[in-house]
Amino acid sequence: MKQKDRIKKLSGADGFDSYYREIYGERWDGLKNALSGEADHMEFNAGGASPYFLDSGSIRCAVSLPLSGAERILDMCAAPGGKTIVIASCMDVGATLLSNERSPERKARLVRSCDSCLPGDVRSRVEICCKDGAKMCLSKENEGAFDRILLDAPCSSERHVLADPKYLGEWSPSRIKTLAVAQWSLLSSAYRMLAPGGYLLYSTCALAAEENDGVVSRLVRKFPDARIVPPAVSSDVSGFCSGALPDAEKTEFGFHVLPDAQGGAGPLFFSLIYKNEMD
Ligand SMILES: C[S@@+](CC[C@H](N)C(=O)[O-])C[C@H]1O[C@@H](n2cnc3c(N)ncnc32)[C@H](O)[C@@H]1O
Repeated sequence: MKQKDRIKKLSGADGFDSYYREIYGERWDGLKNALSGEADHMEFNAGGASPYFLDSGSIRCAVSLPLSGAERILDMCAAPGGKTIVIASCMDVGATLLSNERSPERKARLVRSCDSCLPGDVRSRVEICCKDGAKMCLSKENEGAFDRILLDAPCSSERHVLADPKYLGEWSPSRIKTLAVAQWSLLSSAYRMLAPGGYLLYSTCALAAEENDGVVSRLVRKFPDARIVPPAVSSDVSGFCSGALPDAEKTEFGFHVLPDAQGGAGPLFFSLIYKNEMD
């Protein structure tokens, strides 16, 4: 069969199903069921006027960025703001956070989230900007400027695809390839902005390995000073939310919270990358 026909055959709801069944095998039916069910939303109370509700897998991911000792933190794709709120709540008193979002409409939402959920003393240390993250590394002043970076990249978000018949009907594996290219531009830009001795957390809510391990493996091949390190739960969030955070399964380069095994939490992939200091 010609490549074009094979891709066409793989498109839409049937294509989506066979694509992920090939990756997850017998696990797929349970995983698909869990993705179509309730997410595990947690209330995160940062001490502002309103709490923020987010997937417990997102909290698990954000607390995997080691914040102790960090001074300049970047959240590169930050709207609507869940992980920014977790990071801002956990960062050291002397630290500042730059939260970036490319879309002006979504940036406005990010501003509203921070204004309503963060207490004033924390909010004053969060700056919000509206730039293309893939191009941020081109500014001289950003080169090696951040000692911690979260890149929560735009991704396939299969939970949302499954929830919307229009998206499901339009699904095609070429979308994964297009997203992986965009994710690579963002990740390589993030790495250039990371200071030696700094940590970069790459995350997505995608199931497809091409958008997860695939993008991280490319980074490790391209930059010899990049090292994958096991992410610990680095911040105690028990003062902000109640309930246990979900566990994550090991993948080749990171960890994956999967909803069939974690009471609906996730999907959330994350990988922690350390930039070696120069000799
Ligand atoms: C997965 S969402 C981020 C969710 C957010 N971290 C949170 O926890 O609430 C990805 C975001 O990246 C934004 N985005 C997409 N391409 C971007 C780019 N090139 N530069 C900056 N932001 C981008 C999207 O508009 C979207 O808001």
